[in-house]
Amino acid sequence: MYQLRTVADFDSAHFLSGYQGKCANIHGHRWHVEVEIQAEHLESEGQMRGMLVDFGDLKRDLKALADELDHTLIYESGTLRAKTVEALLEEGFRLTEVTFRPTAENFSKYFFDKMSKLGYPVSSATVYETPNNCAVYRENK
Ligand SMILES: Nc1nc2c(c(=O)[nH]1)N=C([C@H](O)[C@H](O)COP(=O)(O)OP(=O)(O)OP(=O)(O)O)CN2
Repeated sequence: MYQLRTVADFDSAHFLSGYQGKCANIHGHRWHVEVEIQAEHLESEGQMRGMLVDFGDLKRDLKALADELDHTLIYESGTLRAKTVEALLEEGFRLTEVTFRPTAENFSKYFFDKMSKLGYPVSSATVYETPNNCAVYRENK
């Protein structure tokens, strides 16, 4: 089995609605994402000979997903009042609304699903919220 890994980082703010503790407040992280893909066989011809996929494509696509979140305030749907969202947008702040609580666990599945949808044979996605703590999402295929 061959396995490739690429990484991307993004800086963004979030908060955990309903959390008892400091993470209920808006705070920032440098999120670090690692995505692994795997396959039994390599390409046998042409430009891609001897490769699982081109690292250039893999890193570009993960970076594009990370860039969508970069320097935004990520919030879960329904956890900010409409007038708060409106006021922040009027101030020119970039917001990202997600349908899930923005935890490391949920973001690991987010990146797993997004990269899978792009056609990559993803085996795991790992999201570090802090240098010491990460969540990993994988599926048994
Ligand atoms: N299982 C999870 N637990 C927590 C998550 C999470 O996504 N999954 N997230 C948080 C908070 O967002 C928080 O920012 C991270 O908490 P913490 O480890 O306390 O991070 P700090 O960098 O603030 O740690 P210090 O040691 O206090 O500097 C909480 N839990």
